[in-house]
Amino acid sequence: MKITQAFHFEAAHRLPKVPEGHRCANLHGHSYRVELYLEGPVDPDTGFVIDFFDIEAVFGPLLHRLDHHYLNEIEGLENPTAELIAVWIWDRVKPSLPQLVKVIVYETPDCWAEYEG
Ligand SMILES: Nc1nc2c(c(=O)[nH]1)N=C([C@H](O)[C@H](O)COP(=O)(O)OP(=O)(O)OP(=O)(O)O)CN2
Ligand SMILES: [Zn+2]
Repeated sequence: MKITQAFHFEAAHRLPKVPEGHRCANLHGHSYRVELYLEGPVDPDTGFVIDFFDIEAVFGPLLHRLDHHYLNEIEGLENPTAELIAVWIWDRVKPSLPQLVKVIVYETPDCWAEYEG
């Protein structure tokens, strides 16, 4: 069984490694959406793969570090592309939620990065 939980955060960033003249080198912000995909058997007692509240308990502190922050100042996010934010989230969630199979980070509704470890 597959389950997904989505989260949102607002954050500022700039991309330090883009070529000269690229507009994303300038400080700007996004309304990010994060989707955490988990997969596993349904527990016959609870009916859950895992309680959504338990996912929230793991991701909540990370969300708190991201929301309304300047991403470039967060350790490990010095180059905060959607791809590297997805890896950053994966590395911090997977140890606590081994059922995690995919992280998607949407920078905008039209642009996103998917990471499966
Ligand atoms: N592969 C990637 N390419 C780009 C990334 C990224 O994370 N991975 N990021 C950016 C910038 O963050 C840029 O801000 C994204 O710009 P854009 O998609 O144009 O979003 P806007 O909010 O500026 O949308 P507009 O409606 O076009 O103004 C660039 N590339
Ligand atoms: Zn951006």
